[in-house]
Amino acid sequence: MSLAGVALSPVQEESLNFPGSAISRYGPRSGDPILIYLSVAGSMMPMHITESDSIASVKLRIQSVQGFFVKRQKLVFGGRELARNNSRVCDYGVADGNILHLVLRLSDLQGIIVRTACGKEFEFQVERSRNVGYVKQQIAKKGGRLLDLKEQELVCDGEELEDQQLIYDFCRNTDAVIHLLVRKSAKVRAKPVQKHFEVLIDASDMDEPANALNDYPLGTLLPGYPGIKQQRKDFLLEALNADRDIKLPCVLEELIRSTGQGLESGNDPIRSSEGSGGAYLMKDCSGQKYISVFKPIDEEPLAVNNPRGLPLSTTGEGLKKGTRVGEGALREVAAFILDHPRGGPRSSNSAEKGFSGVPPTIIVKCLHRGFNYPEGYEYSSANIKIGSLQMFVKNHGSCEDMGPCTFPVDEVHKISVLDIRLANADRHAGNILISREEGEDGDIVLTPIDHGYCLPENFEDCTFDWLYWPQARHPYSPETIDYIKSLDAEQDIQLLKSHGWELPTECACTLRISTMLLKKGAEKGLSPFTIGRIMCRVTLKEESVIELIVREAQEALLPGASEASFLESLSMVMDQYLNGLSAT
Ligand SMILES: Nc1ncnc2c1ncn2[C@@H]1O[C@H](COP(=O)(O)OP(=O)(O)OP(=O)(O)O)[C@@H](O)[C@H]1O
Repeated sequence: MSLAGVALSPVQEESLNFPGSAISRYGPRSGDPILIYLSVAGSMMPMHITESDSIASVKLRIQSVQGFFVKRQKLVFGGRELARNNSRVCDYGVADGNILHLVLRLSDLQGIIVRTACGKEFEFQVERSRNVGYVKQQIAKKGGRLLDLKEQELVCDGEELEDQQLIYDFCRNTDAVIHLLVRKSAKVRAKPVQKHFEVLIDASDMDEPANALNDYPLGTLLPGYPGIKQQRKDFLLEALNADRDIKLPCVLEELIRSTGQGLESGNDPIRSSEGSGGAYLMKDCSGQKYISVFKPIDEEPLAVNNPRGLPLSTTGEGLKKGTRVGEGALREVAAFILDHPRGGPRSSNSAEKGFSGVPPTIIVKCLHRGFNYPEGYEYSSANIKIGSLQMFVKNHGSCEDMGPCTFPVDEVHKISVLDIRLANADRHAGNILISREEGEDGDIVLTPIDHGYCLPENFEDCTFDWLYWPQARHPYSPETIDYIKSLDAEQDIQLLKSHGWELPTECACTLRISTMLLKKGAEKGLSPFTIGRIMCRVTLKEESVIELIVREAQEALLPGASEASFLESLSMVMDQYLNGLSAT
């Protein structure tokens, strides 16, 4: 029986509560049993494992005991994410008595199925931070005049749901789906069906026009209805551009303006329940639409005001090797700046869509009581937060929620180009959003987000989830190869400098090396899989091919050799390695 199998069995789990018994009952397990503690949402849970258990098996055990799905777990120890599922806990230095931090990435979206009495079904995704009133509006919208807001009375688990109640409050299971069975009367009953809910709604008179006020979610400023919500000025939001003479591209100016209007209208930021740092969803002035995402640097993982309970970094290093706590916003913006459109780098006042589709991103200063202030909030300059503000992309979830087979090849390829080039250390499927072009039946569009761990100082933590998707085995198209040919690392370094970020030497070196690898690989007709694999370690301890190539190039140099000599040496060693590979 595999360790994973052992982990999933409740009987065996029981035995694990008594040190030593797991070994005697189930035969020898390599590695000594150890007792670790899981810190999650302020509580501490003891857990017996062996030091040679894989990260995957520990996560499976957490799933079986605590019910948190594996894909929603993020484990952190010693300031590092235990990201490699096939590595052993001891590879990460976890030992008896250690505390592991468990961050749960709950989905912001909840699937809801509405079923009418005549069997008609509507399906939609709703943000879990929305309230019941909003769900009713969605039902009314989908059902046209069939379902009037006033007639909808929702009851769940025997209790009537108030309009103000949040989806979170009555739907705690992240993967649960709410079924609404609609009937023609005002009475509604609901009963749990396994992990789903079945809600019966009886609605009588269907022909009443919708109540105008109910067309707006709670908390919306309604210009025509004074007194519902007062306008406020107790917030601040402005661009933090290095050079005030440079005019911001219109799209970024508009992003800041509309986000500011949303705050001014009293629509507070909503903290995303996904992600390991503070990420706030910002609404427009109607309160109906998310418009941007603000990620303050002091709320990054391991930063001083992290809202997910992660400890402070002791060394200043971020969750991924070769990154620094507090530099996430710079990296987010760098990814947008370097995501050149097909025609080459944007002019300073353009925000044309980039080849890989990184949403427009800018660094801003923002002050609002809705952010995380563990010491308490007051409206003062000391509480101003700096962070990245990124355009919100309407989506149907992330690539984590869906198998990769339906993703168009070019969509996967555009992400691979970005990740290889920027040596992204955090490309998990949850960081790629899925949308559809023009309506429900349009082509799938993938949008890369969360670039706070790109351009690291070294390649140690590079991981690309797309590596094992079938599209990664296809060679790049001639158009993509042309785009790759146009890339120029030196130009990119200068471009970032002109935007105020002088890349640290090591990060600039990473960009030069990875750009060189991408260009050479594409020229040789290699697939994203073959190129990407060169950059990723197979196990935690075993160096990746690119790390070996870099070392060999360095060893061939005389002490004190210049950067140019290093790049020359690197180019030769890389060629030697790539010549040994067959195309794709
Ligand atoms: N541009 C965007 N458009 C739409 N939703 C977004 C955007 N950026 C972030 N989000 C949402 O916010 C969530 C948290 O953001 P993000 O993943 O960037 O945070 P994080 O703390 O850096 O996460 P991670 O733990 O993956 O490193 C995402 O999972 C996504 O649901």
